[in-house]
Amino acid sequence: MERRAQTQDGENVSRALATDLYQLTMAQGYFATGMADRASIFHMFYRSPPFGGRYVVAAGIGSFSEWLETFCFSKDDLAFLATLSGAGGRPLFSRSFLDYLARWRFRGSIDAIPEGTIVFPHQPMVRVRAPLLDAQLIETPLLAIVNHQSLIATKASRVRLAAGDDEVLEFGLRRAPGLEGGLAASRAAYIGGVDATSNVLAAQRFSIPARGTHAHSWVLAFADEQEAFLAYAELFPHNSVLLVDTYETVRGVRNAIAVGRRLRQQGAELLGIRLDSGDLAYLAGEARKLLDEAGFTATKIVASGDLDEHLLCSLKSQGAPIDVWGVGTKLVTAFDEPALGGVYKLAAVDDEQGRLMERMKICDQPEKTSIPGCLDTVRLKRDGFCVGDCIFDTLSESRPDRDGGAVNIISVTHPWQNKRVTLAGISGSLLLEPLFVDGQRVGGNESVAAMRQRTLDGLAGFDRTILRLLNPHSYPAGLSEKLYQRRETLRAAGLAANRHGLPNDRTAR
Ligand SMILES: Nc1ncnc2c1ncn2[C@@H]1O[C@H](COP(=O)(O)OP(=O)(O)OP(=O)(O)O)[C@@H](O)[C@H]1O
Ligand SMILES: O=P(O)(O)OC[C@H]1O[C@H](OP(=O)(O)OP(=O)(O)O)[C@H](O)[C@@H]1O
Ligand SMILES: O=C(O)c1cccnc1
Repeated sequence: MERRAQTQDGENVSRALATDLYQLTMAQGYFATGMADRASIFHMFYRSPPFGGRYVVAAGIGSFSEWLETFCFSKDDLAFLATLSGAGGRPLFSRSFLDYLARWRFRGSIDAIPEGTIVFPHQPMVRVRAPLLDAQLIETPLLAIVNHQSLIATKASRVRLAAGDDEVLEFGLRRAPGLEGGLAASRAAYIGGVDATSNVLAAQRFSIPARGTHAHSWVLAFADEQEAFLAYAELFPHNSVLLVDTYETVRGVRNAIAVGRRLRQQGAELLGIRLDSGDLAYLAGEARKLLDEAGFTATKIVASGDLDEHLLCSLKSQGAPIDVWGVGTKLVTAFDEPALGGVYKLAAVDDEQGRLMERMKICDQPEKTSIPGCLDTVRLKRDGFCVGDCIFDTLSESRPDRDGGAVNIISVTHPWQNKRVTLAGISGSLLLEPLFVDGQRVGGNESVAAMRQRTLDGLAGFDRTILRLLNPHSYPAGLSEKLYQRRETLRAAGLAANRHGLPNDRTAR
């Protein structure tokens, strides 16, 4: 099958070069040294949760899968690579390597955590088993897509937790990192739990509910506020949320009520008003009083203006009678923590004899010492509630929840902290699911609505102390005892071997 990414006009929109140059120079190195086809295992995981929280909501894997399905090098891509030169003006890439790339297609297998899954530090979010060259070539786009969307989905989940059952609308496109970034952010925010977006392209592309009110410019375009409200209400009698703060908010609410009365005469109801400035707690209280006194008890109060999860909590604790929250900039830019530091690490590779050799990066900082093997995580639940997560090596040990009467979960960074979970009454499930098998996509194509539901169900499955926005309690997530021991043995051997890669004699594949 020919794979090619095109716009509707037939323009080639190959994204094969959306990578770091070193991925291509390393790929040429693997090709030239005969290592390209060696079996390898990589894991994508993060080390430190964002926003002072304990968890991340996985997102972006479907978008990555779409990218990977069409990943190939076009004639234009290869012609450009042929123009690149290194020191002395010599071509960077050989003709034979570029010819190889022209025919190259991803051949590997990938397992991934379904989008909307709550994931803890060091747990494999994506596991790639592929020829070394193939696994290397997908690193940068995988990280770019999954890091970004997981970050935004996590931020959205925090806004969701702060909002409780109130509606949350994502208003961020105008402040997003470009149109593509905005599209990805709207997708991720919905997966993270917002109810709707103002981004119409995201609504079309992902079947997200589209919602909106009107801008200050609408009011300013008319001779006065009441005229503006009337015109809008006549156009959208069943969909009018009037922005009341252009001139003087309390007068704006009175004008909206007058228009609401006119709507009632036509059999329609004023849906809402929006507050976008001033003291939102005070003004929402005043607006609610005026609306209720006038008999508009069902008219909703929408608030917007630099909101985030902390302001939502504050406004709620002040008793602000706000029904709907419009959240833009701080959500789609992940304002207080602009990047998730997800990484992609080699965990095993074949040697010349075709024996799979574990590999681990060793570092003085325990959190930066990687975990070797072919990993998965088993999540342990009791009465539907998550009680612990255990990373284990699928090649050298059986599932920890199927082995003995208890699971000992050992912290990755503080091994003296461990939690013993007795298995009576426990049901365990593996977090990774197949995404690609031998180069063919087999998963990652469920609806974003299903992913969003997974986030909501997932959040409901953890103790609220773990999800708390400020100084949350820790959750028992770590390594199986066997994996911990194996990693310690390899680490000790690696230090003795002067921090080189760690060959061992394991031949399991
Ligand atoms: N009662 C409140 N408690 C805490 N924060 C509030 C409250 N009311 C409003 N805020 C927040 O305080 C900030 C107010 O900022 P600022 O005064 O600069 O803007 P504004 O009132 O929205 O006016 P403008 O849009 O004209 O700049 C916003 O982030 C808003 O969400
Ligand atoms: O504050 P955010 O969380 O980013 O939410 C989006 C903001 O975008 C709009 O303001 P803008 O001044 O761009 O346009 P407007 O004239 O319609 O208010 C809207 O009124 C919100 O304040
Ligand atoms: O529809 C709205 O009210 C809206 C949309 C984008 C940004 N701010 C507000």
